[in-house]
Amino acid sequence: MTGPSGELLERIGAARLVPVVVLDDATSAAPLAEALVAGGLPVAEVTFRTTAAVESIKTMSARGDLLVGAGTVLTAEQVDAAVDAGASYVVSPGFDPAVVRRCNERGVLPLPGAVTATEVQAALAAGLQVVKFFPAETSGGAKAIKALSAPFAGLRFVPTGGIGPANLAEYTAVSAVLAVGGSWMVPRDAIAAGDFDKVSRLTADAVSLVSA
Ligand SMILES: O=C[C@H](O)COP(=O)(O)O
Ligand SMILES: CC(=O)C(=O)O
Repeated sequence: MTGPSGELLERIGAARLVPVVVLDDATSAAPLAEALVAGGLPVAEVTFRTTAAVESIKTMSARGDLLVGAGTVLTAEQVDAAVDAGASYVVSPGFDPAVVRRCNERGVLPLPGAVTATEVQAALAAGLQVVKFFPAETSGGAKAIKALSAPFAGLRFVPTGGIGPANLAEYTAVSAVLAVGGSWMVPRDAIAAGDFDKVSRLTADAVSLVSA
């Protein structure tokens, strides 16, 4: 994939990790961004699971040194809200052609969920080369990604869901895995409690695991 999306995928691939963020208060966005940068991982998927998402994306993307995307995007309207706030990629739990179409219209990278061959073929038909493999652990994990990568040779996956330090290497060992997403680096309760030192530690630990 060439152009902005191709460059974006290269940056996500270079990071190897995508922190999946749930923010209950947009005032946490600035210190969270600092904590991620301090931990060596200037990447964040800010989920549309709370009303703080749009303001948080605005704050984090305004820095200019983070790769900020929106997560849990379920509608074309949410794509617009995410892109208007500064998101450069849009992640969804599943595959919705309307969401992918709107991402293409707005010029941002869609990263929809796909865990079956049928969903993967739908994503390929929509012109995608990378999908989010969600929920990863309960959908067969690294073995399932290996199996899917056989017939879909060029496709890359971003597994997310049930992944942490204990099983991260299972996924990063799979050549078709571009990066791994997860919330373990950015625990919702630690963010809400303002414990951003913990976020920096968890992020740095995760970076060391994928850099080893
Ligand atoms: O992508 C969003 C998932 O809910 C993250 O799953 P996790 O909390 O198991 O990392
Ligand atoms: C689960 C997921 O991919 C999301 O919330 O975007």
